Amino acid sequence: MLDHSHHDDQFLVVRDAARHFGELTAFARVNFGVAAGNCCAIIGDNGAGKSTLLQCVIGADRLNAGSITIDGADVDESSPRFRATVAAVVGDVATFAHLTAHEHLQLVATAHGVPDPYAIATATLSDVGLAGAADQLPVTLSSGQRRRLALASAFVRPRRLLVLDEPEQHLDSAGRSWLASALEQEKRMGTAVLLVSHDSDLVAAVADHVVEAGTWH
Ligand SMILES: Nc1ncnc2c1ncn2[C@@H]1O[C@H](COP(=O)(O)OP(=O)(O)OP(=O)(O)O)[C@@H](O)[C@H]1O
Repeated sequence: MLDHSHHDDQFLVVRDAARHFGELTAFARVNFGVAAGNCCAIIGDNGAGKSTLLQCVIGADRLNAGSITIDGADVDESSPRFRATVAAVVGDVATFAHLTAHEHLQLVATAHGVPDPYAIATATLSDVGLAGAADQLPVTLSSGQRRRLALASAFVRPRRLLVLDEPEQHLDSAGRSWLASALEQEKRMGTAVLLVSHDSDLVAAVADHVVEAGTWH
């Protein structure tokens, strides 16, 4: 595995990270970094520990050894600074049954203190190809449309690190092209992107470096 962690300019730094579940090692001796404006893709087999690592990066799980720092600070999901820095789409994103797609995005934008939540919700729905579904409730969306809404919820937040677990899931080919261009745009804005993906086209299109999960054990 390439080791990028020795650079001082890394926004996200993972050092000697390990996570065990009893006898099972999800990953160990993981070292890498992601600089602002760069995308790191983690690839590897099912069960190789990729999602578990992302959970540790976003503070939903904890390492048994090693460290993860974001902009020089330890992971702390309860700190306002962390909330304003890290936007993640991992696993199934929870939705409120009674809120429309547009209202969901307004809610997220409002929660993060974004100016003009109504306007950013409208613009982002259009960006993700959901303008026509703005007034629909989550239950009436297709799985691909739900995935687009989940991604949109990350794009209405302030963020300097974007963490995505298999964002290509459920997307059609137009959706995957949109995703690749959206991630390119994120990089241009200076966001560091950490991506787990099984889509080699997406990885080839957007990743500046690739971490191979299979080499962790
Ligand atoms: N909470 C947990 N308790 C026990 N074992 C767990 C837990 N979470 C994950 N594991 C185990 O850790 C290993 C890594 O799982 P993980 O979901 O991180 O893999 P992955 O690389 O994301 O796989 P996939 O490509 O299928 O999404 C698996 O063997 C899994 O069973």
